[in-house]
Amino acid sequence: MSVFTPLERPELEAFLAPYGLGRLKDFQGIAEGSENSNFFVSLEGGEYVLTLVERGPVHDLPFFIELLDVLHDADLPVPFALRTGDGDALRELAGKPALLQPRLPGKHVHQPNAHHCAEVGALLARLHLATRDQVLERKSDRGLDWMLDEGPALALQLDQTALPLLRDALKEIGAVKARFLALPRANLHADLFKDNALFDGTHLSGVIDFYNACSGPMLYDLAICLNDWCSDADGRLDSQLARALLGAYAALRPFTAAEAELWPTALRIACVRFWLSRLIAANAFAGQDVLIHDPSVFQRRLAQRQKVELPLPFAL
Ligand SMILES: Nc1ncnc2c1ncn2[C@@H]1O[C@H](COP(=O)(O)OP(=O)(O)O)[C@@H](O)[C@H]1O
Ligand SMILES: N[C@@H](CCOP(=O)(O)O)C(=O)O
Repeated sequence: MSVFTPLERPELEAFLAPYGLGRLKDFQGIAEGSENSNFFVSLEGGEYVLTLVERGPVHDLPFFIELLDVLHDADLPVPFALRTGDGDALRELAGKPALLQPRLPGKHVHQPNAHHCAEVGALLARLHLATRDQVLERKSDRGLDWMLDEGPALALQLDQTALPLLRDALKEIGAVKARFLALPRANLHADLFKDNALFDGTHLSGVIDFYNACSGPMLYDLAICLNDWCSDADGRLDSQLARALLGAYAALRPFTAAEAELWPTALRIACVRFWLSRLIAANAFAGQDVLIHDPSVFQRRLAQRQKVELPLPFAL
């Protein structure tokens, strides 16, 4: 299970007191998640999630806090950092940066249908619309430069089928980088997978885990999202799910001609990003009691994205 820092009741009670949310009733480590330690915290004043930030760009925590405030103000169903009576959002517990956020209702959906995908597409468009006029700048630490830096060495551990697939994709990224980064920009969730969305029935009730959020091309965020929500076990795109997601997104934010042209490339880049990060995690956490996602899932998806028969709904 992925709780890296266990907590004792007295230290948690002392941490929670300045929020003024009443007595601690119960708390429990959350097994899902792979980056941070998360706890469900039940207080007299309501239900919350406590996150101890274990790794990643700690100096960027003020960015995440500000972005979630913007999205919360735009009425998106996202968590946001609660403030203590003194106005502190970012605090420390057990030697780790710590945030207390409202617990959002709902459950993860493992087998999405077209309705779920449409909800996710619309939410992503709203996220982009809420930020594109005043983008909060943050370069992704897993962006195109990172792929070009890390990819060649990781390719060396691959077999003869996987190696050319990754090598060709890296070549494409190098060639297209400037055009891709010039696409219309906003803030991106950059990790809107099924395990980062909560549904109350068929209603999308929460989007969580913004620790990959950054600024960048909106199309890339869409590709990341669609690759996870609309792929079958062989990595093929399910056209019914994909059309639902794209249609709902495009109804709120129509695509540009440049986006329509780079769509197949965006889908491939989004595969490379998670293939590489999963290979790195599999190497780093091998044999440990940490949730490791299978890298080969993205090898299969990339193989299936060599030819993309799903154009963006783009009106000339
Ligand atoms: N604000 C929240 N409301 C409800 N559940 C949450 C919230 N934040 C996290 N969770 C639960 O905790 C799990 C792990 O959170 P996540 O942010 O994905 O962790 P990690 O950063 O370690 O990947 C999620 O799958 C979800 O079930
Ligand atoms: N959703 C991702 C995990 C998050 O990416 P990371 O680069 O922050 O580890 C996946 O399923 O691989």
